[in-house]
Amino acid sequence: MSETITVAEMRALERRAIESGAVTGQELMERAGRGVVAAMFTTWPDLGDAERRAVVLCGPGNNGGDGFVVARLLAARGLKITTVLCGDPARLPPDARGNYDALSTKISRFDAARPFLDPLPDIVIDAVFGIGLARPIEGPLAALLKSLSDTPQTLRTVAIDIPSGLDAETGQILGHAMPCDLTVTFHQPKPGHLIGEGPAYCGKLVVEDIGLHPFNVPQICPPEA
Ligand SMILES: NC(=O)C1=CN([C@@H]2O[C@H](COP(=O)(O)OP(=O)(O)OC[C@H]3O[C@@H](n4cnc5c(N)ncnc54)[C@H](O)[C@@H]3O)[C@@H](O)[C@H]2O)[C@@H](O)CC1
Ligand SMILES: [K+]
Repeated sequence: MSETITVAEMRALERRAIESGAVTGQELMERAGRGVVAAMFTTWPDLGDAERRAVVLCGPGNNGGDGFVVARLLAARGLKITTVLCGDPARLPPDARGNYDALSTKISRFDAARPFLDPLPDIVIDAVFGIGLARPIEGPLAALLKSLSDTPQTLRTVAIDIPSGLDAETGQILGHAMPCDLTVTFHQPKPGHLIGEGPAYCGKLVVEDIGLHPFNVPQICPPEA
């Protein structure tokens, strides 16, 4: 497993790549979504069988944006998709908003009634929070993650970038998190994938390359003024 990269280093790397003009945030998000879908089909080749149903839970940030990309790509491969936005569309960051708008299928708004889990789908994709988790998850979202943690083993669970509620630096759970069968992260693992509760909650960890390696140059600190 390649060495880890901190959240701050990952954000700086993405920023360098985007500022170089070589890639846009939108393209990085598309590559992330493609990587998640590829890892899902490698893990479960039967996903392409008829009548597979997936629920994609999308949060208010760019992790949710990855979720919209995954929802679109899975629908194109014949899965029956229910996409749920746990947040306000008007507050989505630009890259995520672009993919929200591009998603032709209906997007449900999250409410505690959770009609989308009855009947239980074949797979749930957790795109609620990624490396932007800033505080313990509380309220209806925590209740949702908890109820998903109590579902029968038959339900397949996938985390985009990191299981929501797992701190990407410390591997501690902030509030609640859903243990996942598969976690697909980007470029390099974050420390929280490998320490604390990380291994137990991530399940099988796949690291997808989204084309950032050329920008992974150590930053020479400017000489002390
Ligand atoms: N261009 C990019 O920046 C890329 C970002 N990517 C994805 O973007 C993610 C990072 O996106 P963001 O920085 O938007 O962060 P997140 O999408 O992880 O979440 C940030 C949002 O969640 C809210 N939030 C944080 N903790 C909360 C809590 N406990 N309760 C309620 N709301 C909470 C924040 O206010 C913010 O609106 C990555 O994990 C990855 O999945 C990838 O698509 C790669 C490219
Ligand atoms: K997530």
